[in-house]
Amino acid sequence: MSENSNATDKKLKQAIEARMAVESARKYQVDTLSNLTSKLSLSCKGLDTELDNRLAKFRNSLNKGVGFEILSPLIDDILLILQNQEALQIAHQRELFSSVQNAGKLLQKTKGLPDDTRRTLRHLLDHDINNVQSTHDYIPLLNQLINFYHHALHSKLSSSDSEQCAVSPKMANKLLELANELVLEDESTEQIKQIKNAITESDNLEELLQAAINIISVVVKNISKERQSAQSFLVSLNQTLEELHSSIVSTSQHSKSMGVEFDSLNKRIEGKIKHLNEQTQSATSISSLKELVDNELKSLSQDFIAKEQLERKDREMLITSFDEINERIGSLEGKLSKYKKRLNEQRFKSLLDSLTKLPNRAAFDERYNHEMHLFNVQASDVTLVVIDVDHFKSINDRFGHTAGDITLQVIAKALQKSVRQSDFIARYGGEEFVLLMPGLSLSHAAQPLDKLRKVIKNIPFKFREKEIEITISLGATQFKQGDTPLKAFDRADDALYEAKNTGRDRLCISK
Ligand SMILES: Nc1nc2c(ncn2[C@@H]2O[C@H](COP(=O)(O)OP(=O)(O)OP(=O)(O)O)[C@@H](O)[C@H]2O)c(=O)[nH]1
Repeated sequence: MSENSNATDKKLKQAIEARMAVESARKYQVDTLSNLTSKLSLSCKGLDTELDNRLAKFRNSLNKGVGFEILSPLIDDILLILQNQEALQIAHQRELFSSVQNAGKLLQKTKGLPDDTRRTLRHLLDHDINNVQSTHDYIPLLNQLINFYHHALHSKLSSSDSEQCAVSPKMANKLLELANELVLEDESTEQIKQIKNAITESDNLEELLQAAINIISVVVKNISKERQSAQSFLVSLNQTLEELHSSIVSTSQHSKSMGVEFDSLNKRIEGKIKHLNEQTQSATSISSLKELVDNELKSLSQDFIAKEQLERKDREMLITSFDEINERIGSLEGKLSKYKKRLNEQRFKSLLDSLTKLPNRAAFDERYNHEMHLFNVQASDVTLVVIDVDHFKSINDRFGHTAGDITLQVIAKALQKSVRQSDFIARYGGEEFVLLMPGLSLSHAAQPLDKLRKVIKNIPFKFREKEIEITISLGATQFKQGDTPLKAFDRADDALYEAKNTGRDRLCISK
């Protein structure tokens, strides 16, 4: 009996110890969870007063170790408030997105922002802002934006004293770009060259304004000359058309009157044959028949001779009229093809950059859109490269605008010579060039592009007896599914920006 009781005691003791171990493990887990929940609830503090109150109550209850039946309604309340909070957060995030975007766009329009800042800002608005996942992610963006505002404010403040000097270079560049785009007749080229020199040397607004007026007057003169020449072409075209018209009218009148004459002659011949027929029926003797036939045949043969003469005359007249009409049509065609040639020449000139003789931006845009269209119809490898001469401003500043112009011409020639026949290189504006490489993937383009960079670097430039090394930076990308012309160009431009920012004289790639 006592043996049995000992065994039961032992079992009971073991059961109590096991139960205590389970309870202490459970207590430890509940404490850890309570601790975590308290910490988490504290991290939400300040979002919403109602939520704060509920969470405080929840923390208290947890600390007191109350049962789940008391915690459960509290948890439901908290979950409901948190759900509302989530919707509120999403709305806030949306508002934040549009206000950051608006602030950035406004800043982009600000004058006097340094180029680097403008590029970073564009990157922020085009890329960084789209990668934001939560409100917290906005904090570094907002910091950056505030920095940009500082820059803008600083350049505005520092320029307010010398407003004229700060505005002029920007306007001068714009005016210079416009002057570069002008494609005019030979005699105006010299005038434009002089105006361009004046723009480079000008250091005040008044001179720039004068240069702008001069450009306008050259353009107006060219337009009125063009209009006069078009008018005189139309007048002479009209004259030739009138002559042609009157030739055709007189030919048709002549044919009509000839037709009447032929009709009457034919009728006469017909009548005579009919008469001869009747007479032969009623002839009484061979001799009288012979005499009758002789007479009628004589008269008929005169009519046939007359008909033949009439036909010859008609033929000659027609040949003369046709010759005349042909001549007039020939002259019309001559005038038209001359005008067409002139228009073609003008179109060719308008797509050519007058300084470097490379295709200009308009020509590039046309080709670029075409290549993008082909790519969208049937995808193939097309590499796009934006090339920019490094520190080009310093060439102008140190050696003058003419030296700058010659540099651009030499670089353009070297670029043209170094690319494949199937590539398309154009001057995009200023010291920027663009290159399209159809049929070449980015990975295959990298090596020839780097070779191109070295070709320019190795050109032995010499100004005022000084040897100068000029380098270029390149940004390249490849057309991708879903690209628009702007998207692909932005990618290449971003790569160029990277090349500029990481030391220049290099090729950067944006995949
Ligand atoms: N000679 C000459 N200069 C030009 C022509 N078009 C633009 N420019 C000049 O090119 C210069 C471009 O300067 P920036 O945009 O500051 O660039 P950069 O000096 O090349 O510097 P990075 O691009 O940053 O390496 C400006 O000074 C323009 O006046 C042109 O047809 N002829």
